[in-house]
Amino acid sequence: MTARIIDGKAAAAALRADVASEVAKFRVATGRVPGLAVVLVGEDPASAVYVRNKGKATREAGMLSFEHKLPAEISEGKLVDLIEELNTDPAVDGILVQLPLPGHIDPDQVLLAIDPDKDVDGFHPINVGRLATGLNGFVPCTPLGCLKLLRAELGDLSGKEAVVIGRSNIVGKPMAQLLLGDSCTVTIAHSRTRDLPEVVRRADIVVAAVGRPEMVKGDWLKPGAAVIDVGINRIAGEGGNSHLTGDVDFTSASAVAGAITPVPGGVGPMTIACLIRNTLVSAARRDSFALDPAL
Ligand SMILES: Nc1nc(=O)c2c([nH]1)NC[C@@H]1CN(c3ccc(C(=O)N[C@@H](CCC(=O)O)C(=O)O)cc3)C=[N+]21
Ligand SMILES: [Mg+2]
Repeated sequence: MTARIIDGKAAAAALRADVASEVAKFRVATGRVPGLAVVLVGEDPASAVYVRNKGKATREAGMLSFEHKLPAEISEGKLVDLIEELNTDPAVDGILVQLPLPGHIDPDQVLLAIDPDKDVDGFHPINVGRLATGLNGFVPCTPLGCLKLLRAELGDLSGKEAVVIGRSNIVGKPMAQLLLGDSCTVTIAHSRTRDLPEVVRRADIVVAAVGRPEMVKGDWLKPGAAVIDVGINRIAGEGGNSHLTGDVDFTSASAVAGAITPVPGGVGPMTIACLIRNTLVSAARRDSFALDPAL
């Protein structure tokens, strides 16, 4: 078998176009423009690229992007002060603090400072609790993007065996909650799981989010399984070059899977599309604007 390649770039472009058309309606109905504030602390070059791409996507959807670049030495208190300003700024619908933060800043304290109703990353404990209990909140962008790709590929997920590899707060745990919400039978596997290949072999859906380059092999998969590769591992090559690889060994996996996301061009672009989607959702809630529920 040769797997269907799930084109995350195309899916993300389609979602971004849907967001842009809803933004246009929102602007007419409310007379205002949704806004996303992105806070970047320090000079990490990879983070700077992500933040630039988020700003570009925000503007392309017809929304305002407020970018706050702060020096790496900024104190936790000063960062919290900025967040509190953004919480009360009526032009700001979404707040994202780019992670990771410098070591002297406690990310938990920073996330707690964000108004949960502007927390478009869905990392605030209030939104974690809302997701776990089925209340409306914000769902983290990467797992939301994965869910959208899976629904588009498979249709109804009800009753499917899903194995999520990785238990991070950002991907693994919310991914498991979302799959449970779609009535999958969900297993969360991690570094202490015994006989991981055997656990993965029962899955109709595999989501790999461990940060270990090419760990998941084709002979771990049930033939026809849908494989979502969340890994973004930058591998240094010769002459200062580098390339990206996922957590799945694409060559062997694509010979067994039914469908698989590539890296790059899979989950990554959907993460950004879901961020602007969440920002529009926030603006719509704040102004009681009825959004297309399919978004
Ligand atoms: N508060 C916060 N929220 C985040 O959502 C967040 C964050 N911090 N910190 C860093 C991670 C990483 N992340 C990515 C977004 C897009 C791509 C993406 O578009 N990737 C492209 C390739 C990009 C490249 O070439 O490097 C792709 O997979 O095709 C990747 C990774 C969001 N993150
Ligand atoms: Mg994880």
